[in-house]
Amino acid sequence: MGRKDKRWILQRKKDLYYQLAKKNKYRSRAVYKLLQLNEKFRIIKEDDIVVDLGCAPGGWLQAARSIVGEGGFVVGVDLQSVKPLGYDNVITIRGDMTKRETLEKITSHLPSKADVVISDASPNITGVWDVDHSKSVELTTVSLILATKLLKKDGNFVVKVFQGNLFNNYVDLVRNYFKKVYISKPRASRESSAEVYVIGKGFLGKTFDMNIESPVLTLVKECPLCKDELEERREKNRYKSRGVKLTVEGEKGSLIKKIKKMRKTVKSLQTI
Ligand SMILES: C[S@@+](CC[C@H](N)C(=O)[O-])C[C@H]1O[C@@H](n2cnc3c(N)ncnc32)[C@H](O)[C@@H]1O
Repeated sequence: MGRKDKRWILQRKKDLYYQLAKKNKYRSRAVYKLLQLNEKFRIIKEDDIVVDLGCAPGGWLQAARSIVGEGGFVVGVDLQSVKPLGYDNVITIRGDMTKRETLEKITSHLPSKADVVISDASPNITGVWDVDHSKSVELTTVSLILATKLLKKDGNFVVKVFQGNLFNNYVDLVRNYFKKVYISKPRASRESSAEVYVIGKGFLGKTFDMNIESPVLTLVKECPLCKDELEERREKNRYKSRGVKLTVEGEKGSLIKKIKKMRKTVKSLQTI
């Protein structure tokens, strides 16, 4: 073990929230960040349906479950598998949140649209500031896109963002979709960390617009979920310009597949 690693372990042992998390059998010290944010902004309430994006090892799942209680429901998703929490109303999905199939899995488990979407997701930190910042903004933008698809009207959103030159652009983007937007750094977040939390309260129910001019959206255009989204929009516009009316049957079915099928049918009708 190197000197740097030893110093990190010593610092962690002295850390108040690390000690508290250990004592209270929480899976991460990050639990206290969510609890403090919730105390201040009332993001999650009893009986709420919550989606946690980037949930491993499960600290925020524990905090969310403690707030929603038996009457609520919590769905977590992460690239890594999560040890079961032992509650019937907490389920986890192993998957990449930047992929459409993960969104479909989440919606298939939800009893209805979510009251709250929370995301503490972080990319693998490289130590190169610019790279880490843009990767983080990419993930937080995907979280926002997912929130607009998963939330019911008036729902709430909280997301971790690493500060940097795109931070204000990101906050501006969030403002398009929520009545009120706050920025907060809870006491449990280390002073030395560039992370802050953006809180969106009162989802306006608007569909996410991939065509808004924003440097943040340029970053995510290559992510699989956004590529699908853009393809779907292009297909819809193509049909609109031909006067074909499409009926969207919720997010569950793959709209792209349906459109492709319709396209084939239209082609075959044209050849008759
Ligand atoms: C800081 S941890 C979350 C800690 C969690 N809030 C807790 O209290 O236990 C960040 C997580 O984001 C996850 N993550 C990063 N990129 C992801 C992606 N594309 N899809 C799903 N999860 C992702 C990582 O695997 C990691 O487990």
